[in-house]
Amino acid sequence: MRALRHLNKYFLKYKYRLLIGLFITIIARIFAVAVPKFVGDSVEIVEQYINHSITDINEVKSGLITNILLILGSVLIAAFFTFLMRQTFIVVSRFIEFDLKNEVFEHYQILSLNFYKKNRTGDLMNRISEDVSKVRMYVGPAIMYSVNTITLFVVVIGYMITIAPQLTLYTVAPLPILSISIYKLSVAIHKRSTIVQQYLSKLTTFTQESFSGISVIKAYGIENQTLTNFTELSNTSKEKNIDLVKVQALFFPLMVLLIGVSNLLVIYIGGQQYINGTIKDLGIIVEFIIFVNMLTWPVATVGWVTSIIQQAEASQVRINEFLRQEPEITNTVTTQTPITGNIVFDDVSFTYDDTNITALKNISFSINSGQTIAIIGKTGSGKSTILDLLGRLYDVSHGEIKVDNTSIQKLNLIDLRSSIGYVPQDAFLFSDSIRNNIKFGKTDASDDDVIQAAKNSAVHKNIVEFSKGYDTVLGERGITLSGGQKQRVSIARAIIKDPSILLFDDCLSAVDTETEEEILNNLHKISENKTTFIVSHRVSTARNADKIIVLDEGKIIQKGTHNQLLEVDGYYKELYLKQLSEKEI
Ligand SMILES: Nc1ncnc2c1ncn2[C@@H]1O[C@H](COP(=O)(O)OP(=O)(O)OP(=O)(O)O)[C@@H](O)[C@H]1O
Repeated sequence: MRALRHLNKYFLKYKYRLLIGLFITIIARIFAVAVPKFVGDSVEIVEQYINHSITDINEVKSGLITNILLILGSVLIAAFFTFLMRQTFIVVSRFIEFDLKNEVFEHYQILSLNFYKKNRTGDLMNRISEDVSKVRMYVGPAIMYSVNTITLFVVVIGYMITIAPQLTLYTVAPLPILSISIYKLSVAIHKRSTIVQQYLSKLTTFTQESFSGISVIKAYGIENQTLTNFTELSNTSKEKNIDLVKVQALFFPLMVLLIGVSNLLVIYIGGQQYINGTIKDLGIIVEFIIFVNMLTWPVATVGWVTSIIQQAEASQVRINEFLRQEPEITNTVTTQTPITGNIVFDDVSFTYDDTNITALKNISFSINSGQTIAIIGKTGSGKSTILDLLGRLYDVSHGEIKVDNTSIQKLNLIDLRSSIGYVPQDAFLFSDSIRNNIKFGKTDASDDDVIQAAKNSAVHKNIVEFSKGYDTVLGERGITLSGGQKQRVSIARAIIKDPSILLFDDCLSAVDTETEEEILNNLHKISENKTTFIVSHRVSTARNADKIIVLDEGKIIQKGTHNQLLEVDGYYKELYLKQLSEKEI
């Protein structure tokens, strides 16, 4: 129960609603308990008429009608309060589920990239959906049924003891057996349903991958193999489902059996006690039969609730494990630190702690606001890592990065990141309209701003050709943009932000050289007072930069302007000549 203490703050938040729920439950149970009493009274009246204690049939009739009306009234009131009971407890559980999901999501967002590399996306999603749902079962149904059971027990058993203590003892004796059996059954059901759930996830992942990769499957003609794999998986899933159904099928028969045993005990012991005079009237036996049936479900819920609490505890442990993770990169500066964009890398080295790859080794260079720096190098030479360090997605392992003469760690992280416009290597677009995808960079941008940004990134003409223009929806249910179009929408998103630092990570690789030139010309104008980093494999992208650095295996092997680098033999000149000859071909 220790992990579930995390939820106490939410119980405190909704304490008044919960107290009202408690009060309502007590009222609902009191009225529900009144029903057997009125039924018992009715039987007593009939019994008295048979014994000739009452001789007037009209007195019997009016007694019965009064009881029927009382039963009807009690049932209606109990039903109404039961409805209110669900409305309070279940609604509070939905509020707490909402709060907890938001808390987890908010925490996920502040965690560093390393966290996302160490944990699988499926796991992150499960904790925010599956696990939170299990915890909700504790804050909602489990608490509601517990309050219900306790109230019913106190009221019903208290009343039963006052009218027939010995019979009460015999009647309630089988109930703990019911409770324990249901608990054992719930645990078994939970175990098997977890396995079923795992197979369901496997099936979902398999089908999702098959559909996403349908073009590869068709191109390689492996439809039959894919079908065989699917059939195998779904067959095992079916078997696990049958295992689960077998245990579930025991639930109700077990309840009916134990209720039956209790009923038999009431009739047998109650009958004997009536015969030997311990019980004065038959109405008591009828009352007890109804009470036993009333108590069965709450008793069964004790076992069920215990299993719910155990599952919720396990889920909350998993949730807490993530909630207690501290972000590796935090904002320690609360004052504002406006950024102009003079950047210095001073002997920077960086090692990825998961792979132990030293991606950067003793990197030093500087760049002033308004200037453009191009980073060129073979694949895996550390180009993207430089950009990631600048956005403080990771902290340097050695050396220092200074922005406007201040160490990057001493800058307000929010100011730093909001002064950066980043275009990643793999353009990521959301399943939303093109307009919203561009406005993601600046949510309050006007339509004119969006169009201007799209024009500058040379994608406007493509967008207006779509029938819905800027309202065209992208993603699964919408249009699929070409690689080059995606890159340009992603560039528009960075430009519209009007940041002081622009980071372009090989984002012109999928556009033809003509469009590349158009974009670079536009960027030249836009980035007059900005610091621009352009990562590229192409000399054509880098040639006009104020500075070019060439990386190889994490080290700077060449530095200079285009003309300076052409004067010396080396990687840059070789690349230039190679790309020049490719162009001529
Ligand atoms: N997130 C990461 N976790 C662990 N290692 C990484 C990570 N990203 C990159 N690396 C490793 O660091 C090295 C440098 O990678 P980086 O992405 O910076 O190179 P790059 O020059 O941008 O390559 P490319 O031109 O292919 O994009 C590579 O060896 C890579 O495997």
